[in-house]
Amino acid sequence: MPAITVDSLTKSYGQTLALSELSFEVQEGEVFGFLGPNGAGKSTTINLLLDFIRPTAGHVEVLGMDAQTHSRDIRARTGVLPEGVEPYDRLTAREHLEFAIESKNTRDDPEALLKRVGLLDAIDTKAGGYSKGMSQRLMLAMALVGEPDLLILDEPSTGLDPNGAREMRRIVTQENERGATVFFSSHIMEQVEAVCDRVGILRDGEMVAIDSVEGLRDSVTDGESLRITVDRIEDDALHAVRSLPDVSDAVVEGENPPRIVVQVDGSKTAVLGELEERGIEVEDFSTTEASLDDVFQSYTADREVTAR
Ligand SMILES: Nc1ncnc2c1ncn2[C@@H]1O[C@H](COP(=O)(O)OP(=O)(O)OP(=O)(O)O)[C@@H](O)[C@H]1O
Repeated sequence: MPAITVDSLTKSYGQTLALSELSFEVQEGEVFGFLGPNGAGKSTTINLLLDFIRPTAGHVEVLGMDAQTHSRDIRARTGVLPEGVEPYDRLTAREHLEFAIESKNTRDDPEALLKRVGLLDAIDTKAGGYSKGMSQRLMLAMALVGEPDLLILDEPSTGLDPNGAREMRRIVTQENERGATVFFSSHIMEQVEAVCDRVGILRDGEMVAIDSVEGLRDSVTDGESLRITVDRIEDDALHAVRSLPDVSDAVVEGENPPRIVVQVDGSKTAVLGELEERGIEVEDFSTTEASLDDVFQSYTADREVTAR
């Protein structure tokens, strides 16, 4: 049974179309990464799953129940780490946990939960003095209360240093091994690589790709990515490179120094030749297997790049 079914979901905020006929499913037991750049519609989708907002059109089911008519039952079985929600300044971590445990009517031990997220030292400290990372750890501990069937984590790595992000991923894996379905959003591809069974990439309110990490990589390129440092970048040259027969994509990666990343399945010399013919100097180049960032970029980057 799917843990989440989103069917032709549309959400407008006045003139802004945040989601446009979005459809996808997340299966029970999956770790699903929901990726997209800022403003793509990730938080809007999560808010619709939890019935915090209502859709303009379309239908959502969570854990086999209608998101609107059964929101209480859904929330009782779901652990949520919302984006941008701060803890209460005057309450300690223990008090936050006690509140969550009482709301969910469970018998969890606040100390055990805070130990899991690495916040045991601050158990009796008021949250007003917490760093961003500490707040995020506390919110994660609250989401874990009651061994939820579904975890919905909105940008869970926000404010965490690389160690903290790694610990968060470890907890996601542990929860999944316990049997929980995990749905988490991120705008950072590498956050999802290690833990996700499947990834959906959202852009401007539409799902532009949905597949395993490997499948996404393959869809972007059968070959390699060629990173070329040049003396300058011109739109015409970029378009010409994209039009080459073995090239599936070419995007600008940096401006200082100017760098182009080309997905190429075949002759790399044709790419370099095309640039040089246009008087663009190739200062350096290297080849690598497509990184996940390349994959993400190719699905989300604006193709109309302004030349300098
Ligand atoms: N309450 C609101 N009123 C008006 N527009 C909104 C509202 N909430 C979101 N939007 C708009 O809807 C679109 C999608 O926003 P959303 O917050 O869902 O994106 P996101 O992918 O979660 O982005 P981020 O990574 O920045 O959180 C954006 O254009 C945003 O400006």
